[in-house]
Amino acid sequence: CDGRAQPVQVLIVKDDHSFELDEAALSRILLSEETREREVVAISVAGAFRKGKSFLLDFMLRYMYNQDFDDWLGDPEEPLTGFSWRGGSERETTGIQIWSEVFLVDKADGQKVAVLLMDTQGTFDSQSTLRDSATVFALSTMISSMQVYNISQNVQEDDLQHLQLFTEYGRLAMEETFLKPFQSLIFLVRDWSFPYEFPYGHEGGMKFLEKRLKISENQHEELQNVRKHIHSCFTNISCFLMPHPGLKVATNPHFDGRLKEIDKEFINNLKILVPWLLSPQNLDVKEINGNNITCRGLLEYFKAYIKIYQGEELPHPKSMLQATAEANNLAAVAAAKDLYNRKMEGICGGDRPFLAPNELQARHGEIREEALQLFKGVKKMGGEEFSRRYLQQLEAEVDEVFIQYIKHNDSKNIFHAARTPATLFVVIFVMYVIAGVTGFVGVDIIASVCNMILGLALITLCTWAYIRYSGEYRELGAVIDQVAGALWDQALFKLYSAAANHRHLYHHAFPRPQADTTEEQKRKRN
Ligand SMILES: Nc1nc2c(ncn2[C@@H]2O[C@H](COP(=O)(O)OP(=O)(O)OP(=O)(O)O)[C@@H](O)[C@H]2O)c(=O)[nH]1
Ligand SMILES: [Mg+2]
Repeated sequence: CDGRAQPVQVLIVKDDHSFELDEAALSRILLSEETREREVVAISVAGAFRKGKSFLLDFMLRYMYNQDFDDWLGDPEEPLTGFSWRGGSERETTGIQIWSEVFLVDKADGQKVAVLLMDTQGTFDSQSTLRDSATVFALSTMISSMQVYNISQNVQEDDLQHLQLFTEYGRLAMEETFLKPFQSLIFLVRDWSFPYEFPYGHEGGMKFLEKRLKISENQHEELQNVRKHIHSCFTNISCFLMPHPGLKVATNPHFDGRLKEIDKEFINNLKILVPWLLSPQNLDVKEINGNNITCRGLLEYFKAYIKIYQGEELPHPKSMLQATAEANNLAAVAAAKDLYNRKMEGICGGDRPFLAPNELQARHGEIREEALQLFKGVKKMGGEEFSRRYLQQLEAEVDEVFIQYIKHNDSKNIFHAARTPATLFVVIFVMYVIAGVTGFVGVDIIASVCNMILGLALITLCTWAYIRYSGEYRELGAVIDQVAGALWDQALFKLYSAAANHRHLYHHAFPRPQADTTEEQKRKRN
């Protein structure tokens, strides 16, 4: 390798699980004089952590540096360097790293393209949330033109499901297009141990993958959907079956990557795999919306995409259990709310007559309890603790709906409806009388004021009637109702307190004939 070239951390995943793009570092790579206007080929390796991604990328680097030589793999004694790789069970690579040197390669048509190698943080390590893993995977898929999906031993259904989840998370952040959003996907199966069924290499791989990704009529919908999704996301899908590199590579802590200690079979297939991926005729230039992208363009896209993942508008991807538990609980909330609404509708719905408020309250209590019981009775994943939040949500929603029912019920009360016109009539009447009396006595100024108020009240009454009849200017109607209501409450309150203060006068004027009638009158008044 060139002594100065090295992996450069461009995407940083911080301890608080936020993401940061090192724009300066990325610009230094992408905006150099000889690369910035070149069309770019971006190759990324992604997949679960600790599966030899960085190790493989270092062989890709050797090929890029020694393309012109037949034995590009180099000296059998030379340790493997480049992207940092190591043995052990803890993760190594974090975020996204790009090789600082961009390789210029002549395509067959004489065009020089810029080749970028990208190493990514392995998914599902124990320090990352699902969102971290999904974001790194999605970003690397969006930025690259060739995504090597590095998986171990076999193509399992969960590998496909995770690919579906991550690519969907990527597609969510991109503009909707009629084209497939991503380009080449290469399933790279490491430690393939069934060469007698499907031989190592890309031909065996293609046959194997064809079988795995086949969609057939009698397949369950769930299996079909995953496969359809993957087909709909990538223009090219291929597969390579790679043998196990030998126990020294896998288990020896002092292994430093020298070829001498790697199984012959692995090396032979490496000699096929790497040129198959990287020889000039196989390089795919990065396209977005059907346009070829230059290094400069790629930088802009990178910046735009990372902003979306830094923002809050994307939903958080959830684990299977969490998503299922949420769906279960939400369905139970919906069923319970439905029961409550149906029963309340039967008691005080649109076509039911006015119901006494305390009766309504009592029925609400019963039906609410019934709905809560229904919720508690439904089997849900996620446990009691998880479900409590949804129970609270249900209670809050039911209580909110109940307030609507109270209002609806009140509006059916004939006196409620008549309150505004009654108040206005009273005002008109009182003003009329006062105007008459004061006019007669000769206090003209008060008479004119009263007449004016009378006129205003009359106009208000007509306006109110029109609004009620036509349904227009409802805000104005609401204001009139409010003022009239306040007046009504005030007047009633005054009348009531006046009556209470002057009870003795009342008794004086109408002496009680019998004890129990007075009792009754008293009750009525209260
Ligand atoms: N079984 C097996 N082990 C491999 C293979 N390739 C590399 N290894 C070993 O796997 C270990 C991890 O290699 P890395 O390249 O650091 O793995 P990685 O996928 O980049 O790991 P993270 O960066 O933590 O995600 C090393 O000990 C390698 O020697 C392979 O094809 N099969
Ligand atoms: Mg790595």
